Amino acid sequence: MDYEHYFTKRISDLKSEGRYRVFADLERQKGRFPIALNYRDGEVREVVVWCSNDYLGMGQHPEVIAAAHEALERCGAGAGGTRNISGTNHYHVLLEEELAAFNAKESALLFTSGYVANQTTLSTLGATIPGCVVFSDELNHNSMIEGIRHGRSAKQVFRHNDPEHLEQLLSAYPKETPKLVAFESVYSMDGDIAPIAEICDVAEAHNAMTYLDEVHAVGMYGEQGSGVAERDGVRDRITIIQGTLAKALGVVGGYIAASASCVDYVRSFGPGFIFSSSMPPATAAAALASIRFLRAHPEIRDRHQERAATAKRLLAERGIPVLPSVSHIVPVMVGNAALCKQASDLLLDEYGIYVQPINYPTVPVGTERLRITPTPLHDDAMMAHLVESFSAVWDRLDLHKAHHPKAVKAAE
Ligand SMILES: Cc1ncc(COP(=O)(O)O)c(C=O)c1O
Repeated sequence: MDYEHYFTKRISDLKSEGRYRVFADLERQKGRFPIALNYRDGEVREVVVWCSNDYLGMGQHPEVIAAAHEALERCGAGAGGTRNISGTNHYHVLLEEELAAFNAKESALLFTSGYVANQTTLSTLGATIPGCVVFSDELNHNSMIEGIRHGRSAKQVFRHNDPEHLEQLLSAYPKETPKLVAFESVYSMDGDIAPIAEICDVAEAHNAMTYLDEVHAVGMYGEQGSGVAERDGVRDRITIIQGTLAKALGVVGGYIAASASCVDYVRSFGPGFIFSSSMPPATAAAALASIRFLRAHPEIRDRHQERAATAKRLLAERGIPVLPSVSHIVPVMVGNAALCKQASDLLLDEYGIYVQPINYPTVPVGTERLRITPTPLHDDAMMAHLVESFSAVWDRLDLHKAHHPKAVKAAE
């Protein structure tokens, strides 16, 4: 085989399908978010970032930066090993204690990313609980799908956010069959939220464990900010809560929180935990500071929700097809990969607005979109510029002609 030819051909296929990913080369500067520098074609200019998953700007929060600095000074750059072999730093222990309390669970376990947390936990449970059947929401994140696949247990996929369909699928198995229901709270591409209590009702009736990915909710929902399960008062009904340190907490890493025995089980049998070096102490210290700050400051969540609601309203008023998200995510439908990229390029090149196009396989073909993530740090002037720029780009590319039946109408 001519490997080079094969690689080049596959990439050129992607390009012709409009799915080749080009990312913006950014420099996030301390204290300036959501403004960042963008390096392009030998030039540097300022842009306003409207698609960051640093949803609350905590990655640049002074207390988070100070905590990282202090730990860096005390402990150096790396952790020095896997968690079991010399790589457990006191900051990891403190952070796991904090995460357990944050999620109102007995125990918590850190991973190097949210992806690894999902992949490792789900594959470990699927592979090691004899006869386990995993029930997975059809829109679950790739890290969950890969974890479930890797566990090689039996699997059933239920219709998105549909407890009745879940009930039908669960009913086909005897009560004594071990079962695990895996789903997310906030689905980050459409911005919809799972009916967690209803899913728990169904799961409990069938003696199934529940696994909830709160990656796009951590820091942003609930009185203390641990997620939608806290907001809905159902944390005690979820067997395992999974989350990330990389989005609203502004750092990097992932976790699960559950009973002491469940966490001990994953710690003892999960290859992605056992065989991978632990996160740097400064990372753990930064995440710890971020959680402590967010637990004590609910007002940042109110401001965040207000900014998201304002962006949705203002865009819809200008006829921009915003999907009916009930979360902080503002998805704007384009419905075509090439047009989506053109819109994104125009916004960046001519209006200084960075919103990355979202294409297949992240979303289905024909639902390509621009996913806007307002933060508490986007001020009114930035918001007005966003709306004007979207409006101008929609006119220039004649995007108003496209029909998006699910988009929110301004009058609604
Ligand atoms: C729903 C969901 N789960 C897990 C992950 C992985 O988290 P991390 O970015 O911490 O690896 C993502 C990442 O975007 C996600 O969207």
